[in-house]
Amino acid sequence: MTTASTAADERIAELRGEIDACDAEIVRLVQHRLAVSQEIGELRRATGGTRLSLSREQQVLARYQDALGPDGATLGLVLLRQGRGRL
Ligand SMILES: C=C(O[C@@H]1C=C(C(=O)O)C=C[C@H]1O)C(=O)O
Repeated sequence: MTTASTAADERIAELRGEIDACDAEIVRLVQHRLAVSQEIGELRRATGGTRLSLSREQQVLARYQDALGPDGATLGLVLLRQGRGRL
């Protein structure tokens, strides 16, 4: 193996460690988001409100789309779906 490829391999291993840390943080945030979303849903239901707020969902999706483009909107939809459970 050349010195250059050894250095590249070491850097890749280091960067993969960063990706692993990002993924762990993303999972933690998704779980936290779900718990918050469910608590809001319970509060709304307990006070006679609707289970979902479509206007709020549009705001959330627009934020993901603005920040990340079409894939952001897809990501936002996945997160919203996770909080909805069975409809
Ligand atoms: C969490 C809420 O309830 C639901 C879940 C949402 C979400 O996960 O972002 C958004 C709107 C609602 O359909 C809310 O109204 O904010």
